[in-house]
This record gives sequence, C-alpha cells and structure tokens, in this order.
Amino acid sequence: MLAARTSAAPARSCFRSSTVPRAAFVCLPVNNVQRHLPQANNTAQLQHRSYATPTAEKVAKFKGQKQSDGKYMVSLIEGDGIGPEISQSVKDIYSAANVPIKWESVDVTPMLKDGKTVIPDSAIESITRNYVALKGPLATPVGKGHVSLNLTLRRTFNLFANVRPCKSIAGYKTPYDNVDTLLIRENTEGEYSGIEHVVVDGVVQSIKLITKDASERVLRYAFQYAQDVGRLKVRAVHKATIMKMSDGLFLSLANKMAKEYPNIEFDAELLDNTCLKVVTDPSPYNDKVLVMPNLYGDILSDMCAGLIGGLGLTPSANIGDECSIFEAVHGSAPDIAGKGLANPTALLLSSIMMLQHMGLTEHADRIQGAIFKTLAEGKTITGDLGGKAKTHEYAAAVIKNL
Ligand SMILES: NC(=O)C1=CN([C@@H]2O[C@H](COP(=O)(O)OP(=O)(O)OC[C@H]3O[C@@H](n4cnc5c(N)ncnc54)[C@H](O)[C@@H]3O)[C@@H](O)[C@H]2O)C=CC1
Ligand SMILES: O=C(O)CCC(=O)C(=O)O
Ligand SMILES: [Mg+2]
Repeated sequence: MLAARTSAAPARSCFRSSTVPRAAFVCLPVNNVQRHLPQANNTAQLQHRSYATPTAEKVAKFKGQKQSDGKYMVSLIEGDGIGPEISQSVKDIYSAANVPIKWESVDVTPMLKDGKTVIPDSAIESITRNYVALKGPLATPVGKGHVSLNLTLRRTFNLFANVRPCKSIAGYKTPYDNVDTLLIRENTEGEYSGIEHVVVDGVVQSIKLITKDASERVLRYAFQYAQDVGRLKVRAVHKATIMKMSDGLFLSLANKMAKEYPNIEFDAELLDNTCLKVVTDPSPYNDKVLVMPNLYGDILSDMCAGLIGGLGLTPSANIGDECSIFEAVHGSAPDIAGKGLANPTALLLSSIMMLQHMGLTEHADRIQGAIFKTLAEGKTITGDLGGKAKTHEYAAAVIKNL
C-alpha cells in the first residue's frame, strides 16, 4: 500500500485508502501522510476501551491500600524531556475529575552501587508500598553511560509482561480505519538483557538471553489475557528460523502453552512477515493477541503507533505479580521537550490502564470518554495530530469534556 517514490523531491509517498476507489491514490509529502487524508474515513467508535480485567483478589489488594481520606497513593515518576509536561496534564485532569488518587513523587536519578546502576531505595520503597506507578519517559544515553532506567525498573520489580494496545482514534484520519492491535512483549530479557562484552579488539558480542521461566511467564499471561478479554486468538511472533535455539525455545513453549488453552486459537508468524502484513493491512490483527520476545515487541509497538497517528497516542502497562508500572510507549522526545508541544494522550491512556488495573473503572470511563471526545472534535489537538493546541490547552479541553 505504501510505495515510496524515488524520483520525486521532496520525498513523497503514494497510498490508497481501503475506503476509496482503487484509482484514488493520493500523493503527499511523506511527513504529512498521517495528517491530510480526507479520503480515508476513520470509523473508529467512541467506545470505551477495557484493557484489564482485574481479579477480585487484585481489586481487594488495592481496596486494602485505601487511606483514611478514601484516596489511593500512586507513585509518580515524571521522567525526562516531555515527561514533566505530560505528567502535569495527567495531574490536572485527575484533579478536575476528582479521581481518588494522591501522587507520591518519585526520584529515580540513577546511582552506582557495587559497580551497578541502581535506582534509589526510596523509589523502590514507594512503588513496593503502593503496588502501582505511573511513569513518564526516561532518557537513556546512546553508546556509553548508564544502563536504561526503564529496563532497570522492569527488572527490579520483575514486570514480566508489557501490554501495548494500539487502537484507532475516532475522528482522526489515518491510511487505515479501525486499527486494533494488541501486543504483549516479554519485558525482562531477550536482546535487552544488556549482557555485552568485547571478545577481542573490534569484535563485540551481545547475548540474547531467553529462559524457559520468563518465556512461560509471559506466554501464560498472554493466553490468560486473551481469555479474560475474550480475544480468543494468540499469535507468537518469532524468528526461530534463524535463532533456532532462543526463539525456538520461546516458540516451542508457546505451542505447549496453547494446549492448556484449547478454546484459544494459536498460531505463529515470522517477525518480518508480521511487519509486512501489519503495514499492508492491519485488520486481520484486530482479533488477535500477539506475544513475542522483548526487542520484537519494542519495535513492532512503535510501528503500530505509526498506523494510528503516532507515539502521542499509544499507552502501555508493565505488569508484574506484585507491582505494575504504567507508561506511554514513547520516549522523552527531546526534539519537542519544554515547548508545550507534547501530546499527553499516551500517558493519559496509560493512566486509564492503571485505573482499570486498580478496579477504578468509573473514573477510567469518565476520563477516557473526555479524551476521545476532545480528539474526535479535533478543535483542540496537539501538533503531532495536525492541531495547534499546546499540551496544557489540550488538557484544558479534556477537562471541559469531563
Ligand atoms: N519507556 C521509555 O521511557 C522510553 C524511553 N526512550 C528514551 O527516549 C529518548 C528519545 O528517544 P527517541 O528515539 O527520540 O524516541 P521518542 O519516542 O522520544 O520520540 C520519537 C518521535 O516521536 C515524537 N513523540 C514522542 N512522544 C510524543 C508525544 N507525546 N507527543 C508528540 N510527539 C511525540 C518525538 O517528538 C519524536 O519525533 C531516548 O533517550 C530513549 O532512550 C525511548 C523509548 C521509550
Ligand atoms: O529504555 C529505553 O531507552 C528504551 C525503551 C523502549 O524503547 C521501550 O521500552 O519501548
Ligand atoms: Mg521502544
């Protein structure tokens, strides 16, 4: 569908919307592809989205956390770059919506302990105490410098499954209507294990670690998630043709796990083929839960975000047995930081996943209703979506729509 032209300058791309006649190709500068697509008619509904079906046990755990003023304490990591701006939007909207949450601000400035990068004890204590955290993006230096704090947090709290839904936004036109992908990424190992060394000068080795335990844990979570939300098809995404042992182990465990869930249809697909198919026609993925090793999920989730309007829109949940941390798919966006240009929707929707996880569904419904209404009206939206609104103006519009 998306065919880049090599001869035109500036670079242009031509595509055909699935909703317009065959001949109706449109050619636009590539960086405007998402924005100006009057031919495509996004028919996504303003329906509420449910990402979590918390067990009675889990809800009781959070109820037990309720303080004497009826509020729940939640750890908040504002993060780097655009983090403080988008966190402010969440705080403002939650305050206007009277959500019974008190934010406990957490500092995760890295420290060195026995030669290892660690996060301060006070941060660990806060998240352990509150069971949940909302987290803005944390920047990782390229090449040298400290290890990723995002990964450190995931490992510290054993947040083994990363749930990344990506669904079209009503009223926001993109090349494909009604995208609805749901990806579950192994979150603690794989290419992200950070085990690297120099073999000899000019030769480095990076270990992709795949274990039975971590694979089984995320696979079980994916099958159970599929069962709970009634999305009864699970597909493992892998590259076991090349990484016969590591991805091979992941895949064989997936096949085994499928036998424990006979009502769930299971199949597998090679990663490169998944990439091609998702960008060619995402609709066959609308009824599936995709489960995969760490790096594949990282890359595929950014790619899926591109199908619905970009990283300003996609949330995620890092789930563990005890604690869970909710964050946007995107990073610290240094190119727009401090300018009031960031779209806080991704972090807001991550906070909706958090409220649902905590069983606070009425508040989740009310806020997501206001978010989707504001986006559908299209009057007060941020620059990434083709609007002119500043981050705080968009937040004010959401508050008005509460
Ligand atoms: N979970 C996390 O905290 C993550 C952290 N990072 C870190 O973020 C830093 C920057 O990474 P990049 O590759 O630039 O990726 P990025 O996700 O920060 O930005 C990619 C592009 O998307 C845009 N964008 C992202 N979020 C947006 C928002 N809310 N509203 C509007 N536009 C938005 C940015 O302006 C940029 O053009 C790096 O240090 C990286 O390590 C990256 C991904 C995830
Ligand atoms: O930790 C980082 O720097 C990047 C993490 C990332 O891209 C992600 O979790 O999606
Ligand atoms: Mg990423």
